[in-house]
Amino acid sequence: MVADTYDKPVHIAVIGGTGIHNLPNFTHVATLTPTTPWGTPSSPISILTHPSPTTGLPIPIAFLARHGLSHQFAPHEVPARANIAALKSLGVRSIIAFSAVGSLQEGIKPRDFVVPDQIIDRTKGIRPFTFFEGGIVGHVGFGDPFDEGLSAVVRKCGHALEGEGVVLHDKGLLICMEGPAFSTRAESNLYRQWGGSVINMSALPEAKLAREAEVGYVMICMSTDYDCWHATEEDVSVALVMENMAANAANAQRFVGAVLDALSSEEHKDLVQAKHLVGMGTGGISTAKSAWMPEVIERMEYLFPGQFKGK
Ligand SMILES: CSC[C@H]1O[C@H](OP(=O)(O)O)[C@H](O)[C@@H]1O
Ligand SMILES: Nc1ncnc2[nH]cnc12
Repeated sequence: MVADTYDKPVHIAVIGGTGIHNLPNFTHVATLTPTTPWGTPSSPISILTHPSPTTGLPIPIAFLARHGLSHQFAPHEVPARANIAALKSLGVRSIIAFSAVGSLQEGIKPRDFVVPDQIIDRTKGIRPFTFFEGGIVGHVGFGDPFDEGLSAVVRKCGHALEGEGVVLHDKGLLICMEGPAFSTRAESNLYRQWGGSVINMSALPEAKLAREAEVGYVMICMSTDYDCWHATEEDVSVALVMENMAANAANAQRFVGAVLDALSSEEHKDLVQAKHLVGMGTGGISTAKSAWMPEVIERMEYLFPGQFKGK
């Protein structure tokens, strides 16, 4: 019987993208449906457990399907603020996000994995993209958009699976475009000139919102196609994305599982709890306390418990 509440904090979350709708080797203990000041998340949040590699005790993981359980949210419709806020409210401090991406480089072959270290925002400003608005102004640093500590753990796990079917590129420039139509050939070639490695439609505003909420965020990208720039390879299509995703799903699941195992060890406790990000979001708030309206306090308190009410 799966519960509808879970009373312990959950520090790690996986946001599953196209083709990753669950983590089959984990024990499903609860399904939660939180509501946030920014609405409801794109899917119920599953709490899954797996044994800690160091203590053997069950470690909980939160799993959220980015596009919904039936893939009903287009990239520009994903309620990213509700997703990040809901995860944070459960105690989540580290997010492992998964994404199907197009490759912009010959050397990044379909089914290869990439852990990007940089991103260029090509969304068009139509997605709600910040928690800091409507009476509260805040600016966070985003020079390194992906959490370096989490990325190091992910890279190590990926390399450990090399030879077992996983090919991993340690770094990459991710272009996050506005969809839902794929790029034109001219755009694809422009992104290649910019030095782009891979392209998706989902990393933003997700990564920015995680930073504002003081949550560590890393993205594991799996290449599914060569977008539309390649002279001899097939142009991207949903069928091609799904075909490569399905063909490599077992590797993707093993990769994510290995990362969760590694992050569940005592060694990574501080990293997972994002101690290094404490104050990153709240420290960038420029609005005077005397001007905080009650509804602003309510919203901020949801995101940063104990830091706004009565302060
Ligand atoms: C189905 S192809 C385009 C779609 O795939 C990627 O989704 P996700 O990042 O959630 O894996 C890409 O970003 C687009 O949303
Ligand atoms: N070529 C592509 N462009 C944007 N998002 C993608 N997701 C998978 N392939 C993609």
